[in-house]
Amino acid sequence: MSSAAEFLQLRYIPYLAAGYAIYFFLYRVVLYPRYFSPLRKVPGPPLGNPLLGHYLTIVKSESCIPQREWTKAHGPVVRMMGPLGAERLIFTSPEALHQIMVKDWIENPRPSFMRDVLGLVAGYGLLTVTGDAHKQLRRSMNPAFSIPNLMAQTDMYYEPIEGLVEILNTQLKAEPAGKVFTMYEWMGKVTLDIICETAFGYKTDCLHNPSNELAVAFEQLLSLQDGVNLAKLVAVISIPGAPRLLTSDFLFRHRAWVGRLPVISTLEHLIDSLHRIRTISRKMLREKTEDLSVAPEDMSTKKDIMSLLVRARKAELDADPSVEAMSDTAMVDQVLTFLAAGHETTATGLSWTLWLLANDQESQRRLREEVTLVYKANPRPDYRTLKSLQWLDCVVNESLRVLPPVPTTFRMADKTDYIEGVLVPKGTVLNIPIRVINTWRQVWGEDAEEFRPARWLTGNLPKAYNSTFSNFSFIAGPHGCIGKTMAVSEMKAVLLAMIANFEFAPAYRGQVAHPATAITMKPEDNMPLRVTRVQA
Ligand code: HEM
Repeated sequence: MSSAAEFLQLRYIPYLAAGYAIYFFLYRVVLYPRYFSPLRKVPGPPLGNPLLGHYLTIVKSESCIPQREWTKAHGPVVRMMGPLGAERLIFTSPEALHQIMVKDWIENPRPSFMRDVLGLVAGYGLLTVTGDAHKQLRRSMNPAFSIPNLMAQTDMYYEPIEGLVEILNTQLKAEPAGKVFTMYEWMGKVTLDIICETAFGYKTDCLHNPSNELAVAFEQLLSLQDGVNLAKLVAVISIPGAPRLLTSDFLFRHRAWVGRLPVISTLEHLIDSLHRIRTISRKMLREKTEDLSVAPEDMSTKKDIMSLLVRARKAELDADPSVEAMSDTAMVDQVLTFLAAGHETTATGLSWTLWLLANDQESQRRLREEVTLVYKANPRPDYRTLKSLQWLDCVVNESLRVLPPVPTTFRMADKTDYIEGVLVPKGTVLNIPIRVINTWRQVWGEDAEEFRPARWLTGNLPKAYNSTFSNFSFIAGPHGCIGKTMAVSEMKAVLLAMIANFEFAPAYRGQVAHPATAITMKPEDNMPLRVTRVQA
């Protein structure tokens, strides 16, 4: 080809690019969703801003409130719009949830933006793999979450819990009228101490040592959690290679540059905290592996998740040295997943439970009556005792129902298929709004959004209640939360000690809840509550 012809072709590139941009905007963004999409007849709110759809409404509102309004107005399947004409479907009925999350879970994996965000902050582990790789990984993790192992772990909760009781008691000694504590911070510290011990067998004691490296790194990471930062992060990691770059040593060394960039300067703190968390996790893994080589009999008494994984890997290699066992990096990722997935969720659940009890003094009084006798007999009740307390169970179920720590999740249709009578094209993002599902009026009645623990008492559950799909806080199916039983048991152990020792009330008149719109629905104001000592 002559150089003149080449020149002519190059000249057209900007025109072609501009033509494609105009086509894309006019057809994909404006015309397609309005006139051609097979989803155009699915009910939903007006399409909104063509560039951003309902994106801004969602990130700027309290988590799941727009979705709740839309499903109230349009029914259990709703079409909404993402940015640039991307259609999304909201599904809420048990039939649809069964198909998406249980029956066809492999055809409806987590979308890549969600896997990238979770992989970045919580490690490339159970939260990011799917299909056969997930089945295999989950099989190797299940023993760590078996009931016998959880029973053996329960005692590990109590040192941090007793530390917290002691700290609050000390600070309240000279305060007969009580004092305001930001309870989310304290719940974050106690659950971090507990998960570090149960996941790594590592004592952080960040309750007494607020400058603990891991605690500081997590605090920094969690302070970045809000809808706007999440939206920026999703945009950045959609650039190919960005997720790996963000955890690289190179970017860590040059993070100050990132801090100087407009709009995404907060990434500097993200890179910093992720690097610190990974470094500490690697150190803990190294110590575990050395432990294993020197004291095998001691290791068999260790019940933390990492010891179990290290032992399982060694057994696998001993049986067949040619086997491809999990690498150290993969192992760190697995444990990082438990640390991230198990710490903040439980802290958020506990904070909202205290908030709900602070606003329902009768339920709080009844809970105190139930737990005080148990606590006085033994301040370290075992797994079975925690499970047997009826009102405590009602309170935890109801709190997780009305204010679920993970308020929403997503899947992506990997093949074109009918879901609840709607032909869903391959590539459509499916939104599963957990908070909306949990407060569905057709199941829970007119007071569905209110905290009423008594609805969980035997015989009180509504006729339409479905034990798998009506309270969806831990979702269901092969990706259902592996830590569900552990989280519930841990929440009960913390609440029992809190309610037996302290009374909780709102911090000030007219206080309202501020649930954040992020991966977890943490209280944006860190949940100030007035705490007083229970009179003996
Ligand atoms: C109240 C506390 C908790 C809540 C509300 C919660 C909620 C959830 C939800 C909704 C999912 C599904 C996410 C999705 O696929 O979209 C999930 C998955 C997961 N959770 Fe939890 N979680 C809690 C505590 C824990 C704890 C304590 C651990 C571990 C120590 C844990 C570990 C995990 C893991 C590893 C997954 C991924 C499971 C898989 O895909 O196989 N979670 N959790």
